[in-house]
Amino acid sequence: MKKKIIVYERLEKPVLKSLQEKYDVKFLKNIDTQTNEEFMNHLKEAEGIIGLALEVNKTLLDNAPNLKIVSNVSVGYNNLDIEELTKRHIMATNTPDVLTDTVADTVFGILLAAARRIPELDNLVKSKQWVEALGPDYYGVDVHHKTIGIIGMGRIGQAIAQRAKFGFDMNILYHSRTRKQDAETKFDATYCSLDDLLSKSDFPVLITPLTPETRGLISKREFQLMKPSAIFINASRGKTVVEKDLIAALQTGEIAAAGLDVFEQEPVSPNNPLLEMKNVVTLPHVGSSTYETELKMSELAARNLEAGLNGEKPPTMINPKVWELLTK
Ligand SMILES: NC(=O)C1=CN([C@@H]2O[C@H](COP(=O)(O)OP(=O)(O)OC[C@H]3O[C@@H](n4cnc5c(N)ncnc54)[C@H](O)[C@@H]3O)[C@@H](O)[C@H]2O)C=CC1
Ligand SMILES: O=C(O)C(=O)CO
Repeated sequence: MKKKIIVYERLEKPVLKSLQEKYDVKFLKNIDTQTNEEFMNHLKEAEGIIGLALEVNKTLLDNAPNLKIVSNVSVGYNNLDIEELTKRHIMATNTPDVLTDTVADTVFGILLAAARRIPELDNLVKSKQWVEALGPDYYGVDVHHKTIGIIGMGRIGQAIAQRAKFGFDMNILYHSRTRKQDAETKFDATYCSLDDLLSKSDFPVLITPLTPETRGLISKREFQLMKPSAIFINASRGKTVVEKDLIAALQTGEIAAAGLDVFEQEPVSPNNPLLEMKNVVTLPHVGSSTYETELKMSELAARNLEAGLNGEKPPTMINPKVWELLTK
């Protein structure tokens, strides 16, 4: 008999098809996982779950007695209760590395768009206001040779630093949990406190995971520390920022502009004041969304899932301790 698995929301088609050939797959999207009966029924028998941003908590796990592995199709795993999964000897995996360069490209995309006011100018040209768009009212600011401040100098943070250094000859400040000597040497990056970074950067860029420590990391006080000319970029998770404080900082001119790929609530509420601001560039959480990278993420997530179900060690485990416990 084929093993039962749940595919939740996004998985690239060829990968889904290949899993459907080998497993008894229930594919679900746009459902309320707290109440959906079909989901609950499949959960009881499922040995694996693969998908994007499914909230895997104690309640869900109480209803999933046969679960062996949860394979996230993302590198961020703030949607998973890792402690609870580990306690129950359930493997958890994510998709690091394969998306790093793409997300760094996206960060530079929104940074350049905000600094050079690309969406605003695009709108003017398309609404036949070419002449009005010329002149100082619509000048942007330079990116090259300015100071970028990277908060979270991990895989993606370093790919951003590489672009900043070798593409734009920028001065690089960074703040992270630990110092990264490698990055300091390679990119001429300078480690500093979060406060120093915020007060000295032209472009503070947030790219940490969402954890209890980073939840609300950037709020009123932090915006007050930023330069009035600062363009703030967030590609981490919406909840690393207190969004009402970001809105206030933009409204009062405490900072100049923002580029946002992530929001406190996703999809973003149509009433969110950020959507009305010309100095805010928005994306619908598509940092890694290119054909090439989404496919690589799906493939890696499927490799993780299949390894776990076949009793092999998944390549990119979040909780390797479970593997040790299972093979002891
Ligand atoms: N917008 C999007 O589509 C995407 C967003 N992401 C977000 O980016 C995050 C980072 O991904 P990677 O670079 O691959 O992870 P990583 O684990 O390689 O790097 C994270 C870095 O953040 C640092 N960090 C953690 N807590 C911190 C704190 N309290 N203060 C300062 N620094 C702290 C860590 O030391 C580490 O250097 C993901 O967890 C995810 O939330 C990732 C991919 C796509
Ligand atoms: O990988 C992640 O963490 C994302 O946000 C989506 O790619």
